[in-house]
Amino acid sequence: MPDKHIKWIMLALAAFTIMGSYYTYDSIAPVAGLLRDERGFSQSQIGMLNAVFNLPNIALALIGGILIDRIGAAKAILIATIICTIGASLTAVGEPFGLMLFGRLLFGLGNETLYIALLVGIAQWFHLGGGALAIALFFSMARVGSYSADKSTSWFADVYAAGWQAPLWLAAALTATGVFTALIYYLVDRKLPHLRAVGQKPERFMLKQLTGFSRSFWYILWLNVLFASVFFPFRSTFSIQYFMDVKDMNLADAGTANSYVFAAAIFATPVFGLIADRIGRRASLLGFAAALMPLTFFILATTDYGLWVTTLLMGISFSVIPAVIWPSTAMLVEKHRVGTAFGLINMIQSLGLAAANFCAGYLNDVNQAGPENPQGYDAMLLMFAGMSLIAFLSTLLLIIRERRQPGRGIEARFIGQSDAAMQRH
Ligand SMILES: NCCCC[C@H](N)C(=O)NCC(=O)O
Repeated sequence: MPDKHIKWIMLALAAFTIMGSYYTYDSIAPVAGLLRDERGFSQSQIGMLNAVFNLPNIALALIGGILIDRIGAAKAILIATIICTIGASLTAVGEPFGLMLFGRLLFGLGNETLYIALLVGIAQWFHLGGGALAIALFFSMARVGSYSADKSTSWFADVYAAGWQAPLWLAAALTATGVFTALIYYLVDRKLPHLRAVGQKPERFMLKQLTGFSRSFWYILWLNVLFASVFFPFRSTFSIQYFMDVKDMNLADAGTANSYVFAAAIFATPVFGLIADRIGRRASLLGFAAALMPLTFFILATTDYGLWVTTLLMGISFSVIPAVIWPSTAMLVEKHRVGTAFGLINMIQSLGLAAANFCAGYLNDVNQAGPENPQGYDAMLLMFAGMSLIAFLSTLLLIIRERRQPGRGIEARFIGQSDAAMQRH
């Protein structure tokens, strides 16, 4: 096979690996009802199963990123898929509850490292161009995983009919397929290292490594953290309940309305990745997509427009930002620090996700949000709108800075051509 095709095989392997793990991340919500009915779980026990996913990564995502730079993305991917599979299996064993929690914690640990290592791997294989399209296609498969988990109750109705445990074993099995794809990825990566970018091996880790990033990197980091801390807590935790209480929908319709954002992202994300690769203007694309988020919450809080309007706006934002932001980040740092950079972002993002989930729930509780009091959700919407507005301001600063250095920074031709590297050469 011609060398230039190998990177697409690597991308396919990475995409299949992430799909199973995103399915498993989203596998708790569909079994929540069964866990409540068959095992008497409270809402907070169910919530905890997702909370423990983020908590360890506040400390460990950065360590994972540094480790990736030291041992290489391919080896980290393989190790992480094994950890994910053990975690998903312990979750499926599920009894006692402590073991189930430990399984989710282990799965969260492996999953975040896996996610970062796969992104680093793609950035390395597509270092000569096409990175945005490649990462966008990768995210499409991740969305297939999320969408499939949402739809699994109807696709695999007989599995759900067997009780709470069978769907979790299905998730564990899908995660395990990732070990197989990761092993092939590892073997090919080891055989053809000359085809991907290999940065110099990092010396001993020093805190200084976290300080040499350009200002554009920090603007992009805040956009990434704030966007994720608004999008996932709203769409993955509160939106279904919000749609039912405020928009008068039943559970099935609210779930379907929510899944449209993920379904749309499957197809729209690669389109925006292609646009970013072809026309560049990444900062402007990010600015445009970030502007849609506060607008979405403003419309939700103050108008009676059909839900399709905000679904469309958020769907565009959710398709543009992931497709553009990760390859852009890789443009801004030197090759051998991409793992550390992604780890740093995911560490702060985990903190943001945990805090935003907690604060939104707290605001809904103190304002007694519910079907009797739909205005009780306004504080949560205001919080999400405020956070998305700060994210948008961060993109404005990014646009201003990038306009001052055309062809460099975020618009550098090849991945890993950071400001620091450019100045040296
Ligand atoms: N799967 C929900 C949490 C994902 C956190 C992850 N670190 C991330 O940034 N994902 C980006 C995405 O667009 O999926």
